[in-house]
Amino acid sequence: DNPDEAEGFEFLQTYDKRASQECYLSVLSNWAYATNLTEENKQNLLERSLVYAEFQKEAWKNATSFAWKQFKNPSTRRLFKFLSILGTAALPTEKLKELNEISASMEDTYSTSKICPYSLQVVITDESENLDDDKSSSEEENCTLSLEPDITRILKKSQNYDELAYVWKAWRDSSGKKIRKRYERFVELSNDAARLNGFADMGEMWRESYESDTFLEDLENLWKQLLPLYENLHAYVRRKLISKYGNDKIRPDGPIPAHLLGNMWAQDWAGVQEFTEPYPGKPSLDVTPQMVEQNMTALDMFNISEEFFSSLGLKEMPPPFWEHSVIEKPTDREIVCHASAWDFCNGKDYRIKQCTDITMQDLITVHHEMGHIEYYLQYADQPSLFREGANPGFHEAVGDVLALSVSTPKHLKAISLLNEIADDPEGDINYLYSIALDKISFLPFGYLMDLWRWGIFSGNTSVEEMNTKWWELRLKYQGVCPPVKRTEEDFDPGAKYHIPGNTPYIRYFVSFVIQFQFHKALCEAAGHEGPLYKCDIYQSKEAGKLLSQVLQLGSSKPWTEAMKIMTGGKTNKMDAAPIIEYFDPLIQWLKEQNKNYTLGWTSNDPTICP
Ligand SMILES: O=C(CCC(O)(O)[C@H](Cc1ccccc1)NC(=O)c1ccccc1)N[C@@H](Cc1c[nH]c2ccccc12)C(=O)O
Ligand SMILES: [Zn+2]
Repeated sequence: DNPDEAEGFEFLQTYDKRASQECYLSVLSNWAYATNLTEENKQNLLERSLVYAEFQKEAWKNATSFAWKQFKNPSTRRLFKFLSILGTAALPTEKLKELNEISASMEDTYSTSKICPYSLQVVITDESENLDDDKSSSEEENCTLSLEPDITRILKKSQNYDELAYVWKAWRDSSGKKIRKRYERFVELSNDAARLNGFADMGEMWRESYESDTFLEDLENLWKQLLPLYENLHAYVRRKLISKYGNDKIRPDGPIPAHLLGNMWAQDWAGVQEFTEPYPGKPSLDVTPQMVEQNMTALDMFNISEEFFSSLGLKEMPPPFWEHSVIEKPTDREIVCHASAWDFCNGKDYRIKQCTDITMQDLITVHHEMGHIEYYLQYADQPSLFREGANPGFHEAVGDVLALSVSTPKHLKAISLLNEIADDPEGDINYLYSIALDKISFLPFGYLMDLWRWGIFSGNTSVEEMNTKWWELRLKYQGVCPPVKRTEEDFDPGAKYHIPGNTPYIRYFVSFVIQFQFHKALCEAAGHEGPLYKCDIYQSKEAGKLLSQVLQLGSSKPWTEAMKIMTGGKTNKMDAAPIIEYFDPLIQWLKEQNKNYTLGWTSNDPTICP
């Protein structure tokens, strides 16, 4: 074969060693900042990022000097294909510096945002009535509520309409509103980088990861199939909320006020399970009280999760993981609390950073994060350019697949987090309902986040109408509305981590669909018989073997091939049939409950609840 290819292969070997070293240094400085948000750590990160960009630019120049498209070896060709996309390092140094500076500062603003307690809010209002305008300094001192765990707990626990509306608005004033101008500049610089890489805009560059020219229509088709499930859940929950908050607050054919769903972004509705579940009086499926009663610690939660992975014959967490991970919110410094899983590119050092709260929801998140680490461990022997998910949705799905088994009443009982199981049709409906509040409620949010962002990057949405467009999409797809009037002074997308964090989001919509394809395939491998929602793959070495076969590939093959392996040749596509099969008993029950009621919602002003 042509000498170029042999040289190209040599080049890749040298590149791989250097890339792992440079990656280690870059990730380490990123970690130092994320786990201690000081000015010094920010400057170190910004400097290290420029060094890393220089290395990438050098490698890109060398790689593009090869005629790699003619290479015969598919793997070598694929490695060069990945190397040929330089990313933001293609920007001239000054612009890259500005982009990284804006990025670090938006992350800082979001992660250190605090709000005042509602009680204090009421006091302040009283004081202003008697025109006493010198607010005592104590007010500022008490405004120390963070998103995690304080505000998250309030949104789950409070059922006071006005307190929830206050917290909902205060968070947006202190996070999103503050970064609007920076985000507008961030979009310009991101698009400059995308165009330097030959893409029309950054949205197109992000979608490249799915290696599919039918990706957008595939997503639309999935949403069309899943909309009936969502509409039925929405109609039922709306009715329950009307009976709780009154029909002067929520219209029977209108959107649901976004602050009443137990989550800051109404992205999952687990927070309202207690008072909306179909058959009250059954043993609660939210095992948070048992976790607290057993004095469970964050470390216990991580050990429970690791034990599930090893029960399948998958890899355990290596010693550096337990040594360096940050699994509890520190009390002496500011950190980025939003959970994440880190690969330090040296085949040894892997870490999770999570401000773990002792709740069932956080036990699920622990599995989610550990799923990322398991994927890292499984593809560790691949070349560095193949040490990615088959597509980003695959990376998000790993932990969630195991969590589907962990959440079953049977499994929760096995790990003595549940003392009794309601093993009857009503108990099953309650269980499916609790999983639907996590998974079905999430689908429109998982879809609209990047519909909005792709619109901004492409210019279809102008910067003057960013917030209006956001609430149009929130109404159209989610059927929720803002309890407080929104204007273009606000920037509500910026109140969700992934916007200042610049993390693509469609990966989660993809994950929530394919994780049920994976669950179905692994349950079959485990020899499960009976309904899919009752399956627990715990201790199945056959399921672990199949999962490992797929994860080891990393991104060395297109994700369609990985999907074919996972499903035993059944399909190479994203398929909504397994998620629909999983929830079928609940959907039939909801349709029955909703048969005399309106499905769907209308509103003539997306910027305020009707
Ligand atoms: O953001 C997360 C979990 C955090 C993460 O593990 O996905 C993390 C996000 C992140 C990406 C990049 C930098 C910093 C944080 N992603 C990773 O750690 C990660 C690891 C390997 C590859 C790619 C990403 N979940 C999303 C989606 C979601 C909502 N509810 C859920 C329940 C279970 C699982 C996911 C979700 C959210 O909270 O809105
Ligand atoms: Zn994730």
